[in-house]
Amino acid sequence: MKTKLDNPLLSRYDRVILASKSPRRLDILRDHGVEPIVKPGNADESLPEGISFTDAVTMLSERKAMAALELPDILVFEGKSLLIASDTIVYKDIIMGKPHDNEDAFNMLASLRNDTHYVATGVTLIDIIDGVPQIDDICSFAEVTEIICGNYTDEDIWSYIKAGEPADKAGAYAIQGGFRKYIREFRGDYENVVGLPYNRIISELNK
Ligand SMILES: Cc1cn([C@H]2C[C@H](O)[C@@H](COP(=O)(O)OP(=O)(O)OP(=O)(O)O)O2)c(=O)[nH]c1=O
Repeated sequence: MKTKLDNPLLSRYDRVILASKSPRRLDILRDHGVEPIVKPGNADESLPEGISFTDAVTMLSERKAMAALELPDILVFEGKSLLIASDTIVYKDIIMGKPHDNEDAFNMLASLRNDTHYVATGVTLIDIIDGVPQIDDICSFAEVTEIICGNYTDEDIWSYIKAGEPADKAGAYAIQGGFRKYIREFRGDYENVVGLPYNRIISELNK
């Protein structure tokens, strides 16, 4: 029988706080046996001109973590908590977040066709001990997965958009959903594409 001690997060922390409203991130933690408390903050997601895609996701994950620390009651806890915040973007020539509308989604998906692009997820981890965030000990990183898309027609794109999946996904697609059939190959961590590189989080905590 598996116990709390077998889980690298639950053996170290009394609670895990997920600073995200993404159901995918929650599912990934649950798949690994972690039931976090969910506390999304309200972070500014604008980016400075010319920033690299890896710096962008790292910066946004830090902002999301800091915004969550502002939430009422988040620090009211005796024991050790781990706060996890993250941000995912798609990069091919430009940084692609979530599409603003259907036309934006179409342009993103058309630009990814038959070519290689990158998905980066930035993660910020903050220990909170007896209500005190260990700000001098923050861990932030970006994990990158390479994706090679196959061919698809404009009609394929429109029917995918009409099915409703692109709206809340970076790059306007979900590898875990209907877009999987258009992905020829990926190199790197799959969960990173879905929004949370769990294995990298564990290896960073082990350092
Ligand atoms: C590329 C890709 C992204 N995504 C999702 C993961 C993220 O939820 C979303 C990118 O948006 P984010 O801004 O990273 O996150 P979010 O707004 O969903 O949640 P929060 O800011 O509260 O943490 O795209 C997939 O689900 N599948 C994919 O294949």
